[in-house]
Amino acid sequence: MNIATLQESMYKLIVETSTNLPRDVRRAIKSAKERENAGTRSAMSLSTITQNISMADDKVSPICQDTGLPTFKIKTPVGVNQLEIKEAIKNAMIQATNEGKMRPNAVDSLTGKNSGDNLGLGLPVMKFEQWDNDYIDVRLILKGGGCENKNIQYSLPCDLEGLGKAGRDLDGIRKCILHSVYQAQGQGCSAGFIGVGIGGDRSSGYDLAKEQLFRSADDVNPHEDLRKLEEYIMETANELGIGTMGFGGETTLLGCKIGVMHRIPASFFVSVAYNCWAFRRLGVILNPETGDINEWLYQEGDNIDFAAEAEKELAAVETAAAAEAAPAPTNREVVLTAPITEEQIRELKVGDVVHITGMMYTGRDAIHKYLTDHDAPVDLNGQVIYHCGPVMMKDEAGNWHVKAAGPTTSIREEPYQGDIMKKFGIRAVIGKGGMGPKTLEALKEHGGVYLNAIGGAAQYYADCIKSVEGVDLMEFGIPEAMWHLKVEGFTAVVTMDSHGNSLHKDVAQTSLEKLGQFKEPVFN
Ligand SMILES: O=C(O)C[C@H](O)C(=O)O
Ligand code: SF4
Repeated sequence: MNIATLQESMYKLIVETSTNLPRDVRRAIKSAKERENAGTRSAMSLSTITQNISMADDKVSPICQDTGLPTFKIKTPVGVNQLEIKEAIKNAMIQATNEGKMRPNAVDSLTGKNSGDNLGLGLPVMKFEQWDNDYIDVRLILKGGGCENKNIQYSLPCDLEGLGKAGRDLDGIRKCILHSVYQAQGQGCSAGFIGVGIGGDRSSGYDLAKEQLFRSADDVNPHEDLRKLEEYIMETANELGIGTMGFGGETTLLGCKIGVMHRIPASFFVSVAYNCWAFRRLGVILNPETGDINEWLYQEGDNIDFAAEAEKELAAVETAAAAEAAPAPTNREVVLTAPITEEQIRELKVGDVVHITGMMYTGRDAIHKYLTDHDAPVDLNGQVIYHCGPVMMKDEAGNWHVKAAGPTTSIREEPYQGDIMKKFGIRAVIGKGGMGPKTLEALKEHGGVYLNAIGGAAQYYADCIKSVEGVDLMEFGIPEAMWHLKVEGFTAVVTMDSHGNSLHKDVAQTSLEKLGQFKEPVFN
């Protein structure tokens, strides 16, 4: 095989997967968008998401800043040198990272050091298999951390919140799968896709679940019971009302694929792999002689160009507006510039749309831990913290540029957030998925607000960042450093206010009530 050609093919696969959402995923998002009622938070979030997908297309930049844990599945004919393929993938990964198509995402689990090039112990994951065909099949999934953290494994029998007893049968399995969607809420950037593995042991069960994510979103399960179950889950999960980003809405689940394997008598696992809407997985067929790409996979059906769709929508809205008066905006819109006063914060209520102009500072896991027992590198009084680990590139003059910068899951900072806000006088935090009771209490006491940005909309937010004014704590690595960002019109929704209101708390409660409606047996 020609090593240079092979490497180029792997580079193309990585870049395409990170920047160009597959056709089947686009179609699922489009139909979700059509189901939402105009003007709702979910509909607006889906518009941001589709705009983001188009921007990633145009700029050939990461759809989401979390380019995930790269997992390659490779099938080769007998006689192909797998070591060469490994080497080509590693080199292609370094190149894609250097060019800002991948975020440096490989972190030493013991020291916390980021390797900087996406290589590390066990990374990228590469799983080889031999087969009878005379071509090479390489598939790649870039599954981000926020949705990975929402994977869940059930051991039957068990008792499930809202659903009661789940036994060792098809109906017990049904309950586990429904529960898995409920427990993810908006934190894994809903609406999501789930891959389910029934049976196996703890590790093969999860492998089977992840394997389902390689199925095309609109295939039909050949196993009749599983086909029915997939169909039932799609209908029922979408009645939970969790909606895009957990804002409430008609679509909570975009796809459900279920696989089964045997188990041993004592174990009965149901494993669920949750994938966010930014479902990045592609594949190629390679010529084993040359290493060239012969064919791209997942290319069936229409390809949705969301930019063209947006133009059509705009034209329709303009015609409608001409025919009848345009509907009045339902949400209050507020412009904020840091430093923000307590008085300004106290005026904000859940549902308000906030546009931020001026400075904000990124801070995620490492920074929050650091700030508990250190001084802040900058004066954070009245400032805005953004839970974000961006993709950054340095130009030849030494200036940093933002390549992708959406929010990360905020709940991880729950143990620290309230104390840090009070200690430094921070007035607003921006993230996604919401935070818990400790933060809600601190917002009330101190006069703070939680703003929800749209998870995965990394290009959309990168566009609002006008300059990088500085960076601190680079020793934590690019995603974890504190970046000083100057923004213009950075839009987010108040989902937790200083009066004790939390949209996340409300949606969790109403979705639990709805989950309870599916308690009665369906499949026995
Ligand atoms: O690491 C990130 O930037 C985001 C992560 O995928 C998340 O969803 O929290
Ligand atoms: S931020 Fe959201 S869209 Fe991006 S990888 Fe995490 S879960 Fe997926």
